[in-house]
Amino acid sequence: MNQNTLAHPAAQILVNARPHEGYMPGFGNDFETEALPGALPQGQNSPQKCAYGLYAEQLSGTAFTAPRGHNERTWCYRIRPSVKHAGRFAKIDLPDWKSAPHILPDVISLGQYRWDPIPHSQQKLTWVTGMKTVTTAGDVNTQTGMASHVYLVTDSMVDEYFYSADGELLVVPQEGRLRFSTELGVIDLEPKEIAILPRGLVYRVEVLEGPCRGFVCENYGQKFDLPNRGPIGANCLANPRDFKCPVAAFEDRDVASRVILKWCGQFHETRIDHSPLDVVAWHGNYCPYKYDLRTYSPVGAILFDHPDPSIFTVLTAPSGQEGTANIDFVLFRDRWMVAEHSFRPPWYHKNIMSELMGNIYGVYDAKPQGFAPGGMSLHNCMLPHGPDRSAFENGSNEPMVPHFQAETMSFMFETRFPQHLTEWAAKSAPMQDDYIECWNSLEKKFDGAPCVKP
Ligand SMILES: O=C(O)Cc1cc(O)ccc1O
Ligand SMILES: [Fe+2]
Repeated sequence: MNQNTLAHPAAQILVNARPHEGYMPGFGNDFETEALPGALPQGQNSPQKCAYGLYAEQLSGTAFTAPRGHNERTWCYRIRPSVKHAGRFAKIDLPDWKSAPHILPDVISLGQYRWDPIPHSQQKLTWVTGMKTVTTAGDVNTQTGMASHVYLVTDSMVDEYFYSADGELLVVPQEGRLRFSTELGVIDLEPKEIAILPRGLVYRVEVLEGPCRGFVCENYGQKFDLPNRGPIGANCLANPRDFKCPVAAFEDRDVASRVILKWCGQFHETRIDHSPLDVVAWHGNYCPYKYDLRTYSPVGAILFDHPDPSIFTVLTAPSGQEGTANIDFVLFRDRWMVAEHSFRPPWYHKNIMSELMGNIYGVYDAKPQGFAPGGMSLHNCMLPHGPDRSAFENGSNEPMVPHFQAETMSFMFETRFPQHLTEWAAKSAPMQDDYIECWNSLEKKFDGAPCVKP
C-alpha cells in the first residue's frame, strides 16, 4: 500500500510528491501536499468552508512575529480539529524520561564518563516507555538547553500517540528500524539516518524491525538549522536537498485511542475516540524531516593540522548568542586523512561546551578501544580529554601518507550548558568505571632537547 493511502480508497499523491518515495526534498522549504485531490485550498488559508468538510488549523512552530526566514508554521486541513483530541489531561508517570533542571545532590556530573552499549531490554518497551534520559542541561521551562536520551524500543504504539510541547526531538537510530506515523506524513528511519520531530507534532511510533536502540537529543530551545558555511561557500557539509519531508498521509479511523503529552517536563494523557493522524492536506515550512548521514560531505584539513570539530556540524540550534550554540549536532564519518607533519587524531583539550558522544558504528579515531557501537561518552564543561594512549602513540608515529578512515560513524551533541547525569546514567547504566585509566599510561616524554624535525 502506498504510504499516503493509509486509509482512504480515494487517496492519491499530488503536488510536489514523488509517489515512489513519499518524501519531498529540501530543508526549510515551503511545502504543499495533499492526499486527496483538491483538499488543499488555493490562494488562501481559511476558506469559509474547506473541501471535503475538513477543518483548517495552523501549527505555529515559532512566534507569530518571528522574523521572516525564521518564521515557521504549517496549515493543516484535517478531519477534526486538534482541540477535539484534548479531553481532560491526567498526569501519568514516565519515570525514565527526565527534564532539566534535574540536578541531583548525590549524582556527580563532574568527570569524563563512558558507557558500554545499553543492553536491549527483556521488557516490552514503546517509544515513550523505552526513553531513558542520560543527561539534562539548561531549563525546559525557559526553553533553553537540551536532554540526551537512549531509546530501547521493542514494541509498536497501538492506538497510542505522543507529542511534546517541550522541544523537538533529533533521533539518531543505532539498531533496528522505526516508522514515525505523524500528523504530516510517514517517516521510516534506520541507522545512518536521522530524523527531526518538531515540537507540538503528534505521532505514533511503530517497530519495523526490532529490537531498536538509538540516541535522542531533545532540544528545548530554538530549532535546529543548517549552519552557515562561511568561506566554505554554497555547497558541502549537509546539503539542503538531502533533507526529506513526508507527503501528506491520513487515517480516518474511529477507534478508542490515547494521546500522551510531554509538557514542562511532566507527562499527561487524554483519551479520544479516533486517530489524531487525520490531516488530509497541509502546506507550510514546519514539518518533520529525515536526513541520510551518508550524504554528508565532510570538509577538513587537506594540508596540515586538525580543525575544530565544528567543521563537521550537520545541524545547529542557536542559543541567541552568536556562534555559541544551544546544541550542535556533529558527525564524525568515514573520510580521508591526509594532513602532513601533523598529529591527525583529535587533540587534547578543555572546552566550555559540553560534549555528549555516541557511536553509531565502527571505530572512533581518538578511542580505538572501549567506545563501542551503541556506547556513549560525556566530556563535560571544561573537563580535559583527548586521545587515549594507543591513539596518541599511533597518531604520533603513523606514516604521513593518505589514509582512509573507513567504516566509522560517531556523533556529538555539544551544548553550551553543562550536562547533568541522571541517576540511571550514573548508577544503573553500564558506565565504565575504568574509563579515565585510558589516559593513565601517557607518560612524560619530555627530554629537554629541542624538537628535531624529521
Ligand atoms: O572530544 C572528542 O572526541 C570530539 C572532538 C573531536 C575532534 O576532532 C576535535 C575536538 C573534539 O572535541
Ligand atoms: Fe572533545
